[in-house]
Amino acid sequence: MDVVILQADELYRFYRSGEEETRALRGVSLNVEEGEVVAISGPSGSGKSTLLNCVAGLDDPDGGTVRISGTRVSHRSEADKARLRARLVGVVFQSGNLIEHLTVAQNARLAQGLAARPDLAHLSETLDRLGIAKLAHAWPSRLSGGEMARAALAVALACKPVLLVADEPTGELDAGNEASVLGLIKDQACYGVAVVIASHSAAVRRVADRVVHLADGRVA
Ligand SMILES: Nc1ncnc2c1ncn2[C@@H]1O[C@H](COP(=O)(O)OP(=O)(O)OP(=O)(O)O)[C@@H](O)[C@H]1O
Repeated sequence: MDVVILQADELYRFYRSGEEETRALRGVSLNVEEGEVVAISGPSGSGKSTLLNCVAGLDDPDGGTVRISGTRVSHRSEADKARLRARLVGVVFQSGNLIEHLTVAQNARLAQGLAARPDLAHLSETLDRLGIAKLAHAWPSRLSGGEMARAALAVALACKPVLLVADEPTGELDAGNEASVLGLIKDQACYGVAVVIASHSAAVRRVADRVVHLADGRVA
């Protein structure tokens, strides 16, 4: 039986600034199953990042509900959301994933600490699997783009998330590094992780099991 990991129902998100209102999400629903890779595509401003922030529990929708593994993560206290996020979700952004004054391993251990899930064996296995074991004690500022993308993935996977959310994770990489990082992300799905990737890249759409196209805050 297929296990639904992410269940996002009828999400609405409006940004208000003075008299102006931007309707970034207008009734978006998205289910992602265990081991499934879903790409979110759509033009700039269509709501991709807003959707990802809501499903990762980084932002609350104005309407609708987000559940991860059956647990509601939307409309909770910040402390509750942070606790659930740390345990259930791994997040990768295009940049700014790592704390600059901590090494790669320290960043990952911090993530494990926040989730109260210290696991050094899992950490070294993850670094190994991502091909960056030798960079465990490197400072983020010394990493190349491809190494940084792998390090960000290592931190996102440090707490064995059931859901991996990636916003343009390969946006700054050349084609070779993009293919290799996407391969590593796709591997996570083989281990049962549900993966959601927002991207403009055709390479991301090619590795996805399913593509959800957004236009004007709606599924097109
Ligand atoms: N914090 C914010 N305050 C006000 N408006 C916002 C905010 N974040 C996003 N928006 C607006 O919401 C809409 C959707 O933005 P979003 O970043 O989700 O789109 P996107 O599809 O990810 O775009 P891109 O591909 O350029 O990253 C846009 O009109 C954007 O200007």
